[in-house]
Amino acid sequence: MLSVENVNLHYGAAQALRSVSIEAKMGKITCVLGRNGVGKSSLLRAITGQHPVSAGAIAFNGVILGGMAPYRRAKEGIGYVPQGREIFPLLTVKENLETGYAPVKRGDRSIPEDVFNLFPVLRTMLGRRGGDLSGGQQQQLAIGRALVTRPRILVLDEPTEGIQPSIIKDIGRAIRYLRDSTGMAILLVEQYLDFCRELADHVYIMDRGAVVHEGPPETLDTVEARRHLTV
Ligand SMILES: Nc1ncnc2c1ncn2[C@@H]1O[C@H](COP(=O)(O)OP(=O)(O)OP(=O)(O)O)[C@@H](O)[C@H]1O
Repeated sequence: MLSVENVNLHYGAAQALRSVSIEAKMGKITCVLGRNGVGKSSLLRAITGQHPVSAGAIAFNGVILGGMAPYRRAKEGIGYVPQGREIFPLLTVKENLETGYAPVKRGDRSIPEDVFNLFPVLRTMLGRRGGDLSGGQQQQLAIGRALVTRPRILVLDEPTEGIQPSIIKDIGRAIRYLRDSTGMAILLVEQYLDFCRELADHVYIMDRGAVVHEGPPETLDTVEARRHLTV
C-alpha cells in the first residue's frame, strides 16, 4: 500500500498541498479527482520524488520514500505516467519502451508481453518515431514504458487528457486488467468524472491543495462532492 500522510508541498512561498493524506491499496484503483490547479500533479510529484515535500510522510509497502531520488523510487516499484506523456519524439517506439529498463535488474530487461497484448498498436509501430504517434498512441506508449519498469504501483497523471473516446476505453480496460491480473496498486489523478466513476474502487476529491472528500465512487453524486468538481 502507498500511504501519504499529512503532506505539505510548496513552490517558493506558494503552498500547493495542505496536509494531504491518501492511501492507495494493492489490487485497487484509487482516483484523485479535482479541477485544474488544485494540486493533483503536485501530489504525484511528491510521490515520485520530483519535488520535495515540506512536511509529512510517504511510504510504499512499509518503505519510507522521503528524500529518496526518483530513480530509487522507480526501483521500489513506483511506475509513473506523467501528464503530457513525455515521450521522446526522436526515439523509436521500441527505444522509448527501452528507456524503462533503467531501474530494472539486467535479467529482467525485456518488454513484458502484456504491453503488446494491451496495446497491439505499439507492436506494429515499434520502428516509428515517438513523435509521429497520435496523442492516444503516445499515452499508450507512456503506460507501456511505465510497465517495462515492472511497477508494483502505477501512478497516472490525467491519462484521458486530450484523448479520443475509443482510446480512453482501451486505457480504462488496460487499467482494470492490470489491477485484476497483477494485483498492483493503481493511483490516477483525473478531471474526467465519468472515467473515475467507472474505474475507481476508492475516490478522493481535492480542492485548493487539500483533500475535501473521500469515499467509494457512488459517493460522487452527493451535492457536497459535486460542489468541488463544478467550475
Ligand atoms: N513549478 C511550479 N512553480 C510554481 N507554482 C506551481 C508550479 N507547479 C504548479 N504550481 C502551482 O501549484 C498549484 C497546483 O498545481 P498542480 O499542477 O499540482 O495542479 P493540478 O491539479 O495538477 O492541475 P492541472 O490539472 O492543471 O495539472 C497551482 O496553483 C499551480 O499554479
